[in-house]
Amino acid sequence: MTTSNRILLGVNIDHVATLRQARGTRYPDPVKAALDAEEAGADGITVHLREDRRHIQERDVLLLKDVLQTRMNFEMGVTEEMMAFAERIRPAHICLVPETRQELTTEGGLDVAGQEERIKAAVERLSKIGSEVSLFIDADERQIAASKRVGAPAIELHTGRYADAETPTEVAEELKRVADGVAFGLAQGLIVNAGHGLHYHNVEAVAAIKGINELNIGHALVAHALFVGFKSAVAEMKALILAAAKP
Ligand SMILES: CC(=O)C(O)[C@H](O)COP(=O)(O)O
Ligand SMILES: NCC(=O)COP(=O)(O)O
Repeated sequence: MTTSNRILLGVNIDHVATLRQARGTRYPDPVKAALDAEEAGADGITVHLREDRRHIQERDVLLLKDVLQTRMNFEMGVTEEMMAFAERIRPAHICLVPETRQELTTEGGLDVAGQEERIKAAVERLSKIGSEVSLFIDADERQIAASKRVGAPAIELHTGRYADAETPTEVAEELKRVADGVAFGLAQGLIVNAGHGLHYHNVEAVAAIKGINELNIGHALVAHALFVGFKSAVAEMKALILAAAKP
């Protein structure tokens, strides 16, 4: 069970690629962002190769596989195309996420409880290539227990509802939901990560929850990097997280 106060920062570079794809240019290059992020203290690099290829492309993942000094967390939908690609690149970590073409971003967690056989088969297949498989789920005991049953060693709790909460009461409720999910996940013996929608003004309360292994953060980092540069954006976030996680 993970109870240490050491918390890792996974830097999601998807939205560097979003800017590149907006104009079909070669820049900005998410690979450069990943290397800068590592220099600034990122513990890992997260990329989501979406079925519609709206941001990250195969080329990015293949290059990253060769140049990363840390480790790749490869986010993917549960499709045959992605399973085969993951088997080719063998990332250190794989996070299975729900995906639709119409969504603006990943709107909710994977429904593991509603498709246990399918997710179990995917976890088994991807574990065989040596990847640590996590499931991106809502902080809901039913989904967490199902994640344990299908054999995933890790989960990533979707913090989007917390990030979108508007009133102080809603924020407190959503934060408690995440904290309860972390405690339940740890009690099940799972590695518990969290992420989505976290930014410089809401991250500390989540980082202060004991037992979270890693926070994955992307959009806010890329946005802040426009003004301060990518290395500074990552270093500022890392400092905030580490300060908040102190006992
Ligand atoms: C699963 C997840 O949370 C992400 O992949 C992340 O939010 C960035 O990608 P999108 O904005 O395309 O969802
Ligand atoms: N899995 C969440 C992630 O990688 C980053 O999400 P966001 O910070 O871009 O919303």
